[in-house]
Amino acid sequence: MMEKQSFSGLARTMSDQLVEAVTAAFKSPPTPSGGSDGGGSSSTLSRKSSKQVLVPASPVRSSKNTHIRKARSAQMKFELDELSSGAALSRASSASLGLSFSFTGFTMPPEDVADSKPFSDDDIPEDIEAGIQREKFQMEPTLPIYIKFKDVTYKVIIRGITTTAEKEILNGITGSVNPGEVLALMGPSGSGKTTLLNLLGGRLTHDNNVGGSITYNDQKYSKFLKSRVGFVTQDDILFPHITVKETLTYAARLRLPNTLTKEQKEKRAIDVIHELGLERCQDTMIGGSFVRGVSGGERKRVCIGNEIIINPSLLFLDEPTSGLDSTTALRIVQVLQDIAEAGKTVVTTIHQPSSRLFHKFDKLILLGKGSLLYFGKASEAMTYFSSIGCNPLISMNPAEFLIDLANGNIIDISIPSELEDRVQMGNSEIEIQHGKPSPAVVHEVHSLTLKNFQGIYRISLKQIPSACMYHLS
Ligand SMILES: Nc1ncnc2c1ncn2[C@@H]1O[C@H](COP(=O)(O)OP(=O)(O)OP(=O)(O)O)[C@@H](O)[C@H]1O
Repeated sequence: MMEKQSFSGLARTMSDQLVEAVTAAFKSPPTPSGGSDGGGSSSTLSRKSSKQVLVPASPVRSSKNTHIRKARSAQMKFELDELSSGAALSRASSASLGLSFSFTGFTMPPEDVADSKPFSDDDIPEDIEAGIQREKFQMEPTLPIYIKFKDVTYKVIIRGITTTAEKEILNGITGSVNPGEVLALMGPSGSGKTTLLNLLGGRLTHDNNVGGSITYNDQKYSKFLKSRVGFVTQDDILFPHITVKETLTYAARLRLPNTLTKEQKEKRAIDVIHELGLERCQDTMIGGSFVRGVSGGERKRVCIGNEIIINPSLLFLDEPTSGLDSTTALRIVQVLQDIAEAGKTVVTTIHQPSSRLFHKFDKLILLGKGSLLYFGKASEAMTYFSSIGCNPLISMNPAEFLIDLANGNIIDISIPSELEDRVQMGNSEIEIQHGKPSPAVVHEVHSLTLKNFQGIYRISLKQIPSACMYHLS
């Protein structure tokens, strides 16, 4: 078995074993597909570079709407120019504003943009809020960065009063993501999505418990790279009493370099408002527990705006759609796609996407208890699992199916026939609750059959279409 069970207190469960079996199946190397994915080739970028995120040149709408509650935030309008004169001070100020990153640069050296493809204007995305066509703008090109990660492991040391134990959080995660792509990290709660996102986003670089390699354009994480990373955390912190426009303007003034004028920074904030379709709520207060403000979807977009204002090459997001209805979630993911299509590399964790949303992702990593169950095109995940004998028995959202599988829950899921025989045999012998095997039955049957599980998957893997898989060069 692949999992190193170093955490002594962990009991092995049926789901552990199922995850192990699927992991083992995944790790057996199938024939590489023709085109290597991980090389950071510009092909992916060029595939999508024709579609751009928009910022119209038109001025922002006036804030005279009577229904809009304008923030009384005069007291907060401290002299930002003074603050932004020193990087350290700027960092402190941005922290106080709830911005999760230190000061970052905005422009890039000309040599960095040499590889960037010219943008064409054949597609005009819709206004997210109003569903109307918006004018196009040219997002400033940034250095395209591809990420490769190989055999990434992460463990924590849990110190008790008398004992110390190691807990493995991630176990041998391999994958890659290129500019122009959105990589979704999916899995059940506690499977390690946030941990992996933090690792890829360079937030645990000084932790000695990280193993494997993570490279950015084949280089290690560096200070230089830090300035090109945007990270949207799960728990956003925004000032409730200032408006959307003020929030983004402050972020622009604090985080953009002093080489830009105040007017340029303010223009950048307005560009981001258009980019994210926040025109209609730009003069609405953010709001909070005691003040009604923008909607959940708008709030998420403001958080994304706080990060894309620096025009990052890499954008990481932790559950940007949690708590949102499926339509709003879809809009957020559409925004991520637009950002990716402007040449950025986007990595996001996702909890339980709708099927429409699931198909929007370019690549998918499925985690189960810290192990890699699938890495490849999101659109081919179902084909892959079907090819190893795992299929939904009823019409099912693919994300739901994959998360059930990663959880070891095989209700309404067919598994390879060898295992099925055992399941049926088990059902006749052990109590069946409400026409479905009880958890005890599933556990028992899996305990019996998992001895063969790995072998079965190894056999099935020979039939996997090679296109399902990605391999690092
Ligand atoms: N520093 C730590 N100490 C102990 N356990 C940890 C630590 N960091 C993470 N874990 C554990 O590692 C597992 C993975 O955590 P992580 O937050 O990455 O999961 P997740 O997939 O993002 O979950 P969720 O979807 O619920 O946010 C969890 O069981 C968590 O309790």
